[in-house]
Amino acid sequence: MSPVEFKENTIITVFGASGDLAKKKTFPALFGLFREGHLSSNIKIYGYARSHLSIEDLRTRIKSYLKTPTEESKAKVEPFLQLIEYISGPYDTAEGFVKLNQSILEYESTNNVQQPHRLFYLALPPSVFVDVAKQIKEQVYATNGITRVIVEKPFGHDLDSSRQLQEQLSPLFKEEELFRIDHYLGKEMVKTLLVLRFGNPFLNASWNKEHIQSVQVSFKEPFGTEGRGGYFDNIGIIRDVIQNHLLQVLTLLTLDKPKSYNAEAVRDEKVKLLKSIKPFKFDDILIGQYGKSEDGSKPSYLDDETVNPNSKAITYAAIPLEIDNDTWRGVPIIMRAGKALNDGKVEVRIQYKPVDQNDIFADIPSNELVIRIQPKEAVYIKLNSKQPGLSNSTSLIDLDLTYNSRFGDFWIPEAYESLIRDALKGDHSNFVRDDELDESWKLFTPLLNYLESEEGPAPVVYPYGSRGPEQLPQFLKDHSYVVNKEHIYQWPVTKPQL
Ligand SMILES: NC(=O)C1=CN([C@@H]2O[C@H](COP(=O)(O)OP(=O)(O)OC[C@H]3O[C@@H](n4cnc5c(N)ncnc54)[C@H](OP(=O)(O)O)[C@@H]3O)[C@@H](O)[C@H]2O)C=CC1
Ligand SMILES: O=C1O[C@H](COP(=O)(O)O)[C@@H](O)[C@H](O)[C@H]1O
Repeated sequence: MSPVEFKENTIITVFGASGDLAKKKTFPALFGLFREGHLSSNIKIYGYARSHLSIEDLRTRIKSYLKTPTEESKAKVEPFLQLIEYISGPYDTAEGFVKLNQSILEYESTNNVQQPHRLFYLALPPSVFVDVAKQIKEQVYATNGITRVIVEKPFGHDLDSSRQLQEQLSPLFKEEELFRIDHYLGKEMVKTLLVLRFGNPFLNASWNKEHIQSVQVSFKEPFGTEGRGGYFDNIGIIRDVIQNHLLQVLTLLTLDKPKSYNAEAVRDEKVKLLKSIKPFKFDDILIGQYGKSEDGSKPSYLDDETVNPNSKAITYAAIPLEIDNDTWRGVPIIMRAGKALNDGKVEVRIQYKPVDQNDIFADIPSNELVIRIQPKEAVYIKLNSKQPGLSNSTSLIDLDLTYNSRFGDFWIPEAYESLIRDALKGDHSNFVRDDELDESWKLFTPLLNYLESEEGPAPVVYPYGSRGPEQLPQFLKDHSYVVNKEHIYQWPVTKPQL
């Protein structure tokens, strides 16, 4: 039976409404859905936090983050803000939740709601997840309706703490009521991975160890931990981005074909794939921490006053892995992520095996399929072709699907817009299931324990604004990734330079 979609008279409550995530992502995503007609004007949104804010304070905080690409959308800001009410109260005792419940009941009674639909969004630090979850269950759970709870990462710090969190949440909410957000699952290019693979048999036919030489999932950010050092110091780039976002991308990229496109069938295959990843080799990992930029204008990680002055926190990591199944055995795969690099980009690179050296076209570059998740979503395949005109030489060209040239200004929802809409529809496809989470922690916890132990290696220092540790090119080469010399590949080429 398909899940019930929340439409009219839905109640949405954002806990931690005074915070950073709520201001920058949650409320703007709700506005994006409202602006595009995916959120009825007949709903009610509550912001809840401890801070003593007036509703006007909250609206002012949110307003500058709402995106209004057209004149028409500017006119929607005020009606949206009027849907919001603010309630101040503690997280660990009942009084604020009782107030919230009274207000919700009044709204539902005025609107003659028979089956309440309530969505709770926990934009909160994990230290208060369980307190809030208990209060929701005791005070504002829709006993004669449907309750859905969106939880933000981090889902634990390691396998034990993740299981502990799960053990505390599962008596309160059924798995179908919980929506664990990994916002990368809401990104357009991540959502397209299954269609790209299984909707294009010619691509899928080559998506295996017979044809693929190496796979890379890489994340580069051009800024450091500015202002978030205190949070990051205890977390590091592996927990921040790799154990969740990059692993999700990798899983969708490599899973076996699910029985159907249904959420559970897809998540079953994700779990199966995670189980077949071999334990990481501790001595084959590249880790770094950024130092000052070469010109001295940008600070090192340790310059941040909120971090431990002797911190070994990892701001860059390249982690090779191997999938031990018949499709992928032996294919080198790397997940790498870094802060304070020379670029801001997230992409997947699949390099194909070279042309057979006895073939008529030996010495031509290998094919490469690139899926650029951000910025400017694109999929392009590097192909060999004859140089146009009189020449008989080969040249590297591309089949290019760059979204903004192909689809123009078509609305592509942002990750949080897409995921909140999925939660309203009750669609779990793009949320993390409990067993998936468990498998990912099983994989990463031994590595994190090793890296964070006394004998763990010190990260190598790389300059802020660089490509990462200087060992990277050799590291990639050792894992079968070939860097094409720039002069061979021109992209995008409309007029060949002969
Ligand atoms: N910010 C971001 O971009 C991202 C955040 N996240 C995750 O989302 C969640 C919320 O993040 P973010 O908004 O940045 O967090 P904040 O630190 O801004 O916290 C949100 C709100 O929670 C309350 N709060 C903060 N610290 C405590 C505490 N120790 N005890 C009780 N209440 C507290 C505060 O509200 P008040 O005091 O008014 O009650 C605060 O406004 C976190 O789990 C974070 O890891 C995930 C991805 C990105
Ligand atoms: O979860 C996180 O993700 C962001 C990167 O998200 P993006 O959508 O901007 O790519 C990262 O900056 C942050 O450190 C991390 O906590």
